[in-house]
Amino acid sequence: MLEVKGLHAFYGESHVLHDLNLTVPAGGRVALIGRNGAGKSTLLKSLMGAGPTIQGDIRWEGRSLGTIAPYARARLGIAFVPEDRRILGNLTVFENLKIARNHALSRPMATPEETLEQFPLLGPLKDRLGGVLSGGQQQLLALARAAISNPRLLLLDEPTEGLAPVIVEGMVDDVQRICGSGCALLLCEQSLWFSRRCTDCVHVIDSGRLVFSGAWKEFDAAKGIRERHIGI
Ligand SMILES: Nc1ncnc2c1ncn2[C@@H]1O[C@H](COP(=O)(O)OP(=O)(O)OP(=O)(O)O)[C@@H](O)[C@H]1O
Repeated sequence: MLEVKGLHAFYGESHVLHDLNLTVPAGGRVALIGRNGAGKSTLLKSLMGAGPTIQGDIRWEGRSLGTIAPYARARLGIAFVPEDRRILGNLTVFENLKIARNHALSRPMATPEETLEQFPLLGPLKDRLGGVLSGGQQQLLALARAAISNPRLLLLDEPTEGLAPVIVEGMVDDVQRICGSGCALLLCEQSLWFSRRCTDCVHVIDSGRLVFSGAWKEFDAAKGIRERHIGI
Protein backbone atom coordinates (compact mmCIF):
# COMPACT_ATOMS: atom_id res chain seq x y z
CA MET A 1 0.00 0.00 0.00
CA LEU A 2 1.12 3.55 -0.79
CA GLU A 3 0.29 6.20 1.81
CA VAL A 4 0.94 9.89 1.25
CA LYS A 5 0.44 12.09 4.30
CA GLY A 6 0.69 15.86 4.53
CA LEU A 7 2.85 16.11 1.40
CA HIS A 8 4.22 19.50 0.37
CA ALA A 9 6.51 19.81 -2.67
CA PHE A 10 8.74 22.68 -3.72
CA TYR A 11 10.89 23.68 -6.69
CA GLY A 12 13.28 26.10 -5.03
CA GLU A 13 11.08 28.80 -3.49
CA SER A 14 8.03 27.72 -5.47
CA HIS A 15 5.53 25.81 -3.31
CA VAL A 16 3.71 23.47 -5.73
CA LEU A 17 1.94 20.76 -3.68
CA HIS A 18 0.00 21.67 -0.53
CA ASP A 19 -0.79 19.12 2.19
CA LEU A 20 -1.69 16.20 -0.10
CA ASN A 21 -3.13 13.08 1.48
CA LEU A 22 -3.91 9.99 -0.54
CA THR A 23 -3.70 6.23 -0.42
CA VAL A 24 -3.33 3.59 -3.09
CA PRO A 25 -4.31 0.24 -1.58
CA ALA A 26 -2.42 -2.93 -2.54
CA GLY A 27 -3.70 -3.84 -6.01
CA GLY A 28 -5.91 -0.71 -6.09
CA ARG A 29 -6.35 1.53 -9.11
CA VAL A 30 -6.48 5.25 -8.51
CA ALA A 31 -6.64 8.20 -10.93
CA LEU A 32 -5.39 11.73 -10.33
CA ILE A 33 -6.86 14.20 -12.77
CA GLY A 34 -6.36 17.91 -13.21
CA ARG A 35 -5.49 20.66 -15.63
CA ASN A 36 -2.04 21.41 -17.03
CA GLY A 37 0.19 22.69 -14.26
CA ALA A 38 -2.06 21.40 -11.45
CA GLY A 39 0.76 19.35 -9.93
CA LYS A 40 0.20 15.79 -11.20
CA SER A 41 3.75 15.20 -12.45
CA THR A 42 5.17 16.84 -9.35
CA LEU A 43 3.34 14.28 -7.19
CA LEU A 44 4.72 11.34 -9.19
CA LYS A 45 8.24 12.80 -9.14
CA SER A 46 7.91 13.30 -5.39
CA LEU A 47 6.91 9.65 -5.00
CA MET A 48 10.02 8.61 -6.93
CA GLY A 49 12.30 11.02 -5.05
CA ALA A 50 13.17 12.58 -8.40
CA GLY A 51 13.13 16.36 -8.54
CA PRO A 52 11.12 18.42 -6.08
CA THR A 53 12.08 18.96 -2.46
CA ILE A 54 9.38 17.54 -0.22
CA GLN A 55 7.98 17.73 3.29
CA GLY A 56 5.57 15.17 4.71
CA ASP A 57 5.54 11.39 4.71
CA ILE A 58 5.46 8.91 1.85
CA ARG A 59 5.11 5.28 2.93
CA TRP A 60 5.34 2.27 0.69
CA GLU A 61 4.33 -1.10 2.15
CA GLY A 62 4.65 0.38 5.64
CA ARG A 63 8.14 1.81 5.11
CA SER A 64 8.86 5.52 4.97
CA LEU A 65 10.64 6.28 1.68
CA GLY A 66 12.47 9.27 3.20
CA THR A 67 15.60 9.97 1.16
CA ILE A 68 15.72 6.59 -0.62
CA ALA A 69 17.15 7.10 -4.14
CA PRO A 70 14.91 6.68 -7.20
CA TYR A 71 16.71 3.48 -8.35
CA ALA A 72 16.18 1.95 -4.92
CA ARG A 73 12.45 2.83 -5.05
CA ALA A 74 12.31 0.99 -8.38
CA ARG A 75 13.85 -2.03 -6.67
CA LEU A 76 11.13 -1.84 -4.04
CA GLY A 77 8.61 -2.50 -6.81
CA ILE A 78 7.62 1.02 -7.89
CA ALA A 79 7.71 1.53 -11.67
CA PHE A 80 7.47 5.07 -13.05
CA VAL A 81 6.53 5.89 -16.64
CA PRO A 82 7.24 9.63 -16.96
CA GLU A 83 5.36 11.96 -19.28
CA ASP A 84 8.34 12.22 -21.66
CA ARG A 85 8.74 8.40 -21.65
CA ARG A 86 12.58 8.49 -21.50
CA ILE A 87 13.04 5.93 -24.26
CA LEU A 88 16.71 5.37 -25.08
CA GLY A 89 16.73 6.55 -28.69
CA ASN A 90 20.04 4.95 -29.71
CA LEU A 91 19.03 1.50 -28.48
CA THR A 92 16.61 -0.87 -30.18
CA VAL A 93 13.24 -1.80 -28.73
CA PHE A 94 14.71 -5.14 -27.61
CA GLU A 95 17.71 -3.43 -25.98
CA ASN A 96 15.44 -0.93 -24.22
CA LEU A 97 13.60 -3.88 -22.70
CA LYS A 98 16.78 -5.78 -21.88
CA ILE A 99 18.31 -2.83 -20.04
CA ALA A 100 15.16 -2.49 -17.93
CA ARG A 101 15.94 -5.91 -16.43
CA ASN A 102 19.31 -4.85 -15.09
CA HIS A 103 18.05 -4.00 -11.61
CA ALA A 104 19.07 -6.29 -8.78
CA LEU A 105 15.53 -7.46 -8.12
CA SER A 106 14.62 -10.31 -5.85
CA ARG A 107 11.23 -11.00 -7.47
CA PRO A 108 10.83 -12.82 -10.79
CA MET A 109 10.93 -10.70 -13.91
CA ALA A 110 9.72 -11.33 -17.44
CA THR A 111 12.25 -11.74 -20.25
CA PRO A 112 12.26 -9.26 -23.17
CA GLU A 113 10.92 -12.08 -25.38
CA GLU A 114 7.98 -12.75 -23.03
CA THR A 115 7.27 -9.04 -22.79
CA LEU A 116 7.23 -8.67 -26.57
CA GLU A 117 4.61 -11.44 -26.68
CA GLN A 118 2.46 -9.48 -24.23
CA PHE A 119 2.80 -6.34 -26.37
CA PRO A 120 2.29 -7.80 -29.85
CA LEU A 121 2.45 -4.40 -31.56
CA LEU A 122 6.07 -4.11 -30.38
CA GLY A 123 7.15 -7.54 -31.69
CA PRO A 124 7.71 -6.48 -35.31
CA LEU A 125 9.59 -3.40 -34.07
CA LYS A 126 12.05 -5.20 -31.85
CA ASP A 127 15.13 -4.27 -33.93
CA ARG A 128 14.04 -0.69 -34.54
CA LEU A 129 15.80 2.15 -32.71
CA GLY A 130 13.73 3.73 -29.94
CA GLY A 131 14.37 7.19 -31.38
CA VAL A 132 12.54 6.51 -34.65
CA LEU A 133 9.36 5.09 -33.09
CA SER A 134 6.10 7.04 -33.25
CA GLY A 135 4.73 8.61 -30.06
CA GLY A 136 2.28 5.73 -29.61
CA GLN A 137 4.97 3.09 -30.15
CA GLN A 138 7.25 4.85 -27.66
CA GLN A 139 4.47 4.93 -25.09
CA LEU A 140 3.86 1.19 -25.55
CA LEU A 141 7.59 0.57 -25.13
CA ALA A 142 7.62 2.70 -21.97
CA LEU A 143 4.73 0.62 -20.59
CA ALA A 144 6.42 -2.64 -21.59
CA ARG A 145 9.64 -1.48 -19.95
CA ALA A 146 7.75 -0.81 -16.73
CA ALA A 147 5.93 -4.16 -16.93
CA ILE A 148 9.09 -6.22 -17.38
CA SER A 149 10.15 -5.78 -13.77
CA ASN A 150 6.82 -7.13 -12.51
CA PRO A 151 6.11 -4.01 -10.39
CA ARG A 152 3.79 -3.80 -7.40
CA LEU A 153 2.94 -0.16 -8.06
CA LEU A 154 2.77 1.49 -11.48
CA LEU A 155 2.98 5.29 -11.67
CA LEU A 156 1.77 6.49 -15.06
CA ASP A 157 2.11 10.12 -16.09
CA GLU A 158 -0.33 11.19 -18.84
CA PRO A 159 0.22 8.11 -21.03
CA THR A 160 -2.46 9.15 -23.55
CA GLU A 161 -1.14 12.64 -24.22
CA GLY A 162 -0.90 13.33 -27.95
CA LEU A 163 -1.88 9.79 -29.00
CA ALA A 164 -4.49 8.72 -31.55
CA PRO A 165 -7.76 7.37 -30.09
CA VAL A 166 -7.17 3.89 -31.52
CA ILE A 167 -3.84 3.64 -29.69
CA VAL A 168 -5.42 4.93 -26.48
CA GLU A 169 -8.16 2.27 -26.67
CA GLY A 170 -5.55 -0.48 -27.00
CA MET A 171 -3.62 0.95 -24.09
CA VAL A 172 -6.57 0.38 -21.76
CA ASP A 173 -6.09 -3.37 -22.26
CA ASP A 174 -2.34 -3.08 -21.70
CA VAL A 175 -2.77 -1.20 -18.41
CA GLN A 176 -5.49 -3.59 -17.23
CA ARG A 177 -3.31 -6.59 -18.07
CA ILE A 178 -0.34 -5.20 -16.12
CA CYS A 179 -2.58 -4.44 -13.15
CA GLY A 180 -4.38 -7.78 -13.45
CA SER A 181 -1.44 -9.47 -11.78
CA GLY A 182 -2.04 -7.50 -8.58
CA CYS A 183 0.00 -4.41 -9.43
CA ALA A 184 -1.49 -1.21 -7.99
CA LEU A 185 -1.89 1.85 -10.23
CA LEU A 186 -1.65 5.60 -9.73
CA LEU A 187 -2.61 7.16 -13.05
CA CYS A 188 -2.19 10.89 -13.71
CA GLU A 189 -4.30 11.95 -16.65
CA GLN A 190 -6.35 14.61 -18.33
CA SER A 191 -8.45 12.05 -20.24
CA LEU A 192 -11.53 11.18 -18.20
CA TRP A 193 -12.42 8.44 -20.67
CA PHE A 194 -9.11 6.62 -20.21
CA SER A 195 -9.01 7.23 -16.44
CA ARG A 196 -12.47 5.74 -15.91
CA ARG A 197 -11.59 2.60 -17.80
CA CYS A 198 -8.37 2.00 -15.93
CA THR A 199 -9.29 2.94 -12.34
CA ASP A 200 -11.93 2.58 -9.60
CA CYS A 201 -11.61 5.91 -7.85
CA VAL A 202 -10.40 9.39 -8.59
CA HIS A 203 -8.74 12.39 -6.98
CA VAL A 204 -8.99 15.83 -8.56
CA ILE A 205 -6.07 18.22 -8.11
CA ASP A 206 -6.19 21.97 -8.67
CA SER A 207 -3.29 24.35 -7.99
CA GLY A 208 -1.47 21.70 -5.98
CA ARG A 209 -4.42 20.86 -3.69
CA LEU A 210 -6.77 17.88 -3.77
CA VAL A 211 -10.29 19.21 -4.26
CA PHE A 212 -12.15 15.92 -4.67
CA SER A 213 -11.59 12.27 -3.73
CA GLY A 214 -14.05 9.45 -4.27
CA ALA A 215 -15.43 6.73 -6.52
CA TRP A 216 -16.30 7.61 -10.13
CA LYS A 217 -20.01 7.49 -9.23
CA GLU A 218 -19.42 10.15 -6.58
CA PHE A 219 -17.42 12.18 -9.08
CA ASP A 220 -20.36 12.09 -11.49
CA ALA A 221 -22.71 13.19 -8.72
CA ALA A 222 -20.47 16.01 -7.48
CA LYS A 223 -21.88 19.03 -9.23
CA GLY A 224 -19.47 21.56 -10.68
CA ILE A 225 -16.22 19.65 -10.07
CA ARG A 226 -15.52 19.29 -13.78
CA GLU A 227 -16.33 22.87 -14.66
CA ARG A 228 -14.53 24.43 -11.72
CA HIS A 229 -11.43 22.28 -11.46
CA ILE A 230 -10.89 20.41 -14.70
CA GLY A 231 -12.39 22.57 -17.41
CA ILE A 232 -13.61 19.66 -19.56
N1 LIG B 1 11.34 21.89 -12.60
C1 LIG B 1 10.45 22.83 -12.24
N2 LIG B 1 10.87 24.01 -11.71
C2 LIG B 1 9.99 24.95 -11.33
N3 LIG B 1 8.65 24.83 -11.45
C3 LIG B 1 8.18 23.69 -11.99
C4 LIG B 1 9.05 22.64 -12.42
N4 LIG B 1 8.28 21.63 -12.90
C5 LIG B 1 7.01 22.04 -12.79
N5 LIG B 1 6.94 23.27 -12.25
C6 LIG B 1 5.72 24.03 -11.94
O1 LIG B 1 4.99 23.28 -10.98
C7 LIG B 1 3.58 23.37 -11.24
C8 LIG B 1 3.02 21.97 -11.39
O2 LIG B 1 3.57 21.38 -12.55
P1 LIG B 1 3.33 19.86 -12.94
O3 LIG B 1 4.22 19.54 -14.11
O4 LIG B 1 3.44 19.03 -11.74
O5 LIG B 1 1.80 19.91 -13.42
P2 LIG B 1 0.96 18.81 -14.18
O6 LIG B 1 -0.35 18.75 -13.50
O7 LIG B 1 1.73 17.55 -14.30
O8 LIG B 1 0.74 19.47 -15.60
P3 LIG B 1 1.31 19.03 -17.03
O9 LIG B 1 0.29 18.13 -17.57
O10 LIG B 1 1.36 20.35 -17.77
O11 LIG B 1 2.64 18.43 -16.81
C9 LIG B 1 3.44 24.24 -12.48
O12 LIG B 1 3.17 25.55 -12.08
C10 LIG B 1 4.80 24.15 -13.14
O13 LIG B 1 5.07 25.31 -13.88
